[in-house]
Amino acid sequence: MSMVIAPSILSADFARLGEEVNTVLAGGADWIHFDVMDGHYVPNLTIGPPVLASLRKVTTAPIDVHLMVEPVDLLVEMFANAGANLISFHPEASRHVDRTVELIRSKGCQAGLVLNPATPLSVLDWVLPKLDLVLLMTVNPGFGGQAFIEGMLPKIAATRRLIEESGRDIRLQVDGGVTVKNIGRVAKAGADTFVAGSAIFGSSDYAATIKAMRAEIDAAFQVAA
Ligand SMILES: O=C(CO)[C@H](O)[C@H](O)COP(=O)(O)O
Repeated sequence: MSMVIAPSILSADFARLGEEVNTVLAGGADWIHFDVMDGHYVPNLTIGPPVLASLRKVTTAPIDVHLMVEPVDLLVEMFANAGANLISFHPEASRHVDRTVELIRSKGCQAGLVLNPATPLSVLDWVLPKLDLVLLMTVNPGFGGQAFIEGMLPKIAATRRLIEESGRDIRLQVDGGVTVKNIGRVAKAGADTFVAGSAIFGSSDYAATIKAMRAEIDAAFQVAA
């Protein structure tokens, strides 16, 4: 599976959002990660469907929407209509996880389930085969710029094993505290899709940071001569 880098616009300059998005895409990003926070499921507020609709006018790149909202279903249709390619949600925020997955798919989007650091992998039981992506949070959701929780590396590896056992084409995305320094270990543990906010938008050269991230991923898989 290809390695995907998805800058989180949470750390972008919102006053110049279209420009920021096009700069990271020109710099080698594959997807745009769109963090939606409601001030209820998480203690922070961000952006909604009209912002996504505006971004959709400036790019055809895949936009993956991470819903940190409760309840979930009302917003799925709005984000699908606004141009989302993939919509992920937290199982704690939906009373009917399977129904929400079906709803996302019925709107023509790919579906992802998000696990907080303390959420057990058992929430994937019975629903994993219907998913296009599992998103493992490596920080507690709500804010950018937090430190990667090292204890999540075995969880990434365990999730990779579950995906392999399922025999399905499911992406394993990791989000929270991903940097040039740790992305190799995150990849080696089993991730194939990397969200990075502050590490990219907080750097002086987005393209150079993305390039350095790809080099670290490649290096992690090099066999020592
Ligand atoms: O979902 C998120 C927070 O809830 C962000 O996507 C995530 O934290 C990325 O930011 P950073 O790379 O700065 O940690």
